Amino acid sequence: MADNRIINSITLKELLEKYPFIINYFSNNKLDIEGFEGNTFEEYLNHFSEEEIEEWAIDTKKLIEGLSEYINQMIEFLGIKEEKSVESLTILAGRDKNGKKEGFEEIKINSGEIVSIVGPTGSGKSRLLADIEWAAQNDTPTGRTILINNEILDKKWRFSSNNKLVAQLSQNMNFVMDLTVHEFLELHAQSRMVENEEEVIKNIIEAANNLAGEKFNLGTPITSLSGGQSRALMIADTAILSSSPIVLIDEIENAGIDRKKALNLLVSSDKIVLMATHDPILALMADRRIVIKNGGIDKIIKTNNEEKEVLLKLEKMDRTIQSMRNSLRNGEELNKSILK
Ligand SMILES: Nc1ncnc2c1ncn2[C@@H]1O[C@H](COP(=O)(O)OP(=O)(O)OP(=O)(O)O)[C@@H](O)[C@H]1O
Repeated sequence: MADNRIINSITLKELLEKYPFIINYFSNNKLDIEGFEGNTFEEYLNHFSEEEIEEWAIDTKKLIEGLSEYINQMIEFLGIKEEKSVESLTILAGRDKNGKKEGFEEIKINSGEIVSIVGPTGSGKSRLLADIEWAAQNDTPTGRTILINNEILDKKWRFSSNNKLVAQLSQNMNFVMDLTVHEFLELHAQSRMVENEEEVIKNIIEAANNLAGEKFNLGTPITSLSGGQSRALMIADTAILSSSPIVLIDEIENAGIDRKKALNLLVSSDKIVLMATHDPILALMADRRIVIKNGGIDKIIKTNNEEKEVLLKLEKMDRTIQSMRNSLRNGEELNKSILK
């Protein structure tokens, strides 16, 4: 429920995105907030001069309380269910491919945490992501159970397509639709009922182009995007448009996009991110990594300080490789000086 704390801590723009109906409250109270979208409601109210406050009998405290009450009443009236917030995700142990119990009791992942999943090809990394996506309840081949906020997810949540708890970026992206990038994003924005559609679409394309090598534009047909470009578009789309609190990523390394930027974009909000990867940089960028062996979770390792130092070195090496890649792409010849 909206209380004064929320109202005072987020900007008017965010508030309007969350509760579009409050525009009526502003007009009923003759408050013109234009130009103050980046401020909080309190900041907006405080901008009035003493004369204005007197002339229009502005009572800041009353207006803030009034807004809070208005939001709560409207939520009740409209029957809106506020998005369930996810504070934690817990994996309860199942079995490996031989039916042996996994080497842990439970793993708890809190919001804002990034966890990588490592293990040989075919060991069961994608299976673990699928268990989470499906919110397994001892009903998948691994026998694992997934808890959200320490509880088993009720059926309503589990099988409802609107209440998307999980956003999945999968290995295969088959676009069969005959749409331009703009049409695709527009459809998606409409299905999420965002208010400022064009602005959101512009932000997504900008973020996607920031990740991909060769720029594309809104008029480009989805089907003519390269693998890396469509991956970049999906990542930007998930980060900006999806409100899912849990993001599952299956391999972003092969797409030729800037992995670090992609990850930063995805974790900028308070999401839980799990990513299966064979890439040492991505594996070490996580706070913890789950090691999978023969279908079971073998252990969980916390990324230690020495590894964080290794990561810095690896990133430097990666930049060298990246610049070689760019030179080769641009038809240049390499020389040994780049290795120094
Ligand atoms: N605990 C388990 N019990 C039974 N089958 C399992 C278990 N874990 C994984 N599998 C099965 O093993 C197969 C390979 O697993 P998966 O595709 O998850 O591997 P992966 O680690 O993602 O491989 P890659 O690195 O090649 O993407 C799948 O068919 C999966 O369903």
